[in-house]
Amino acid sequence: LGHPSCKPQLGSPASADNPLDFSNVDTRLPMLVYMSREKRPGYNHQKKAGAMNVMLRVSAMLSNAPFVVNFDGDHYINNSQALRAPMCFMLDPRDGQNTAFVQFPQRFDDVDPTDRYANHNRVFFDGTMLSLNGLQGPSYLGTGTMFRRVALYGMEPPRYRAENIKLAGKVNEFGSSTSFINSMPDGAIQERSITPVLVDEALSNDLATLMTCAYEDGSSWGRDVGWVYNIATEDVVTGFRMHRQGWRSMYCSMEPAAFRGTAPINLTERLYQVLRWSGGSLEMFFSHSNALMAGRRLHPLQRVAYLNMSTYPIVTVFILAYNLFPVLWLFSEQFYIQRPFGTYIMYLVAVIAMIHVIGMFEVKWAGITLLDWCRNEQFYMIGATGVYPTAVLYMALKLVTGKGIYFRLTSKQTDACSNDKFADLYTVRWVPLLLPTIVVLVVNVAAVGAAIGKAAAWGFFTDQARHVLLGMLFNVWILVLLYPFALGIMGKWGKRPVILFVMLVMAIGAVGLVYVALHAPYPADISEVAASLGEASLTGPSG
Ligand SMILES: O=c1ccn([C@@H]2O[C@H](COP(=O)(O)OP(=O)(O)O[C@H]3O[C@H](CO)[C@@H](O)[C@H](O)[C@H]3O)[C@@H](O)[C@H]2O)c(=O)[nH]1
Ligand SMILES: [Mn+2]
Repeated sequence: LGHPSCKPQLGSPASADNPLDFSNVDTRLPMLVYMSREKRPGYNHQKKAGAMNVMLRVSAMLSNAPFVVNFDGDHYINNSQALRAPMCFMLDPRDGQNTAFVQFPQRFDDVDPTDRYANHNRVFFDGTMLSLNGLQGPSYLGTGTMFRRVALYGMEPPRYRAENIKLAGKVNEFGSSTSFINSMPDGAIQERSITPVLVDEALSNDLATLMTCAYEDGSSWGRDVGWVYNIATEDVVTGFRMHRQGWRSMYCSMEPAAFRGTAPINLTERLYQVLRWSGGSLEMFFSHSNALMAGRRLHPLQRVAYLNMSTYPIVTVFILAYNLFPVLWLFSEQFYIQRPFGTYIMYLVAVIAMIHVIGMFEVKWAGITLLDWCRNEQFYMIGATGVYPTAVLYMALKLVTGKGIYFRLTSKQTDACSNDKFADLYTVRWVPLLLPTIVVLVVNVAAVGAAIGKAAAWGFFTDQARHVLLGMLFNVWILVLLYPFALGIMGKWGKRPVILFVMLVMAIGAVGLVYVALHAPYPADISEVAASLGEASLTGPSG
């Protein structure tokens, strides 16, 4: 291809067939460069982070634009203003200079209408990320992001930078290409006009060198420079490095959405995606990117936010225990509600109500629907029962054996092979990851059956029966939260939720009957049972 001239090429004026006037518009295509970086056995290609770092270096030799937009291979630009809007934040005279990146929310196409697996993640994007704007800004989410180039180079924000960028002694940090290092000061000047470069042999050679695996040997790429390596979620840590240096970021949301992409609507794929994120979060906690080790430039509450982002899978071990708790009272005559029942329930209801009232306000402020919020609650419980404990297990293994986690790419919807747009939603791929949640489902269905059986055995209007049935509410609540999961593992049958309800009623009835058959006390024993119940040390749920 011949190189385009630097002279603008104006389009044709409006005519009968073409009502648009292009006589004042430069119609040359912007420069488009396709790259294939070197991959070599013995070198970890570092997936997306490796690809981004090569692009960062190569683009420095081509346009060296001070701002860089990044979006995933499965995302696209959906709004022609998407590149202009973040510039308002970058060039803002108030704190634009210190803004390292502008993050858009992720929006998705072809998610099923009721968003069964919370793919839209609206609470996270429109609630959590937006609210971080009040601190140091949202975390970097991997796609739909505009960066300031020098922030990616690991430079300090102007607020903390004594003078202009010093390059002496930086050779080891950035690799050996002098042309790349010489390009760096220009990459910081945001008013610079960009002229197309002439790709001659010398430049081609430079570019080829910058794309090799060996280029990064002994440099800081992948740690203090560029996207961060050796972690399943390079995005959060890369953003974290900037925040800890004192940069801020900005959340930017627009209608129609600036960027859109695809999301996995298959249950197994979705769980694997969440496994990668939660595994990556834990890896972050046990790495040099631990938020506790960041310096004073990290806002105190931002530090708390990052700590939460990197430890949440650990917390859910307790939730799993809570969900399995009914096992205790399936096999023993213990209640699992603390007595005095009334006072305990009162505190519990008050605390839960407060959490949910706050949730409602946040949902309202964020402008999202109640359904988004319900899906968020449900998917949290689904993740908490199977995925997060698995992530914790992986992390423990990694700490002991030193072997990293292998994470697969999120596989994309395969709508082409079916008339049904949401075919993926009804495909079940059985994997061990589904097991813990299935066990929780079974235990809680059985607990509901046993509760009804116990109540029936004692007579429905006794005090004991009342306690047992109230205790059952906890099991029912877990079942409500796991409802999307139950539909998911039913595959095609999940298209008719009625079947699930019939099966549920049958299972509960069966357990109830079995309980009554096995445990129905003889009339003479009733007083004895009641007495022992009165003494039983009563246990409470821990969740
Ligand atoms: O070897 C690889 C693997 C991935 N990619 C890119 O990385 C993107 C993200 O991978 P994907 O499988 O789509 O994962 P998702 O779970 O959809 O991605 C989310 O989570 C990732 C972190 O786990 C972030 O990097 C992404 O930006 C974010 O959208 C892909 O679209 C590709 O563009 C590469 O360039 N090379
Ligand atoms: Mn993706």
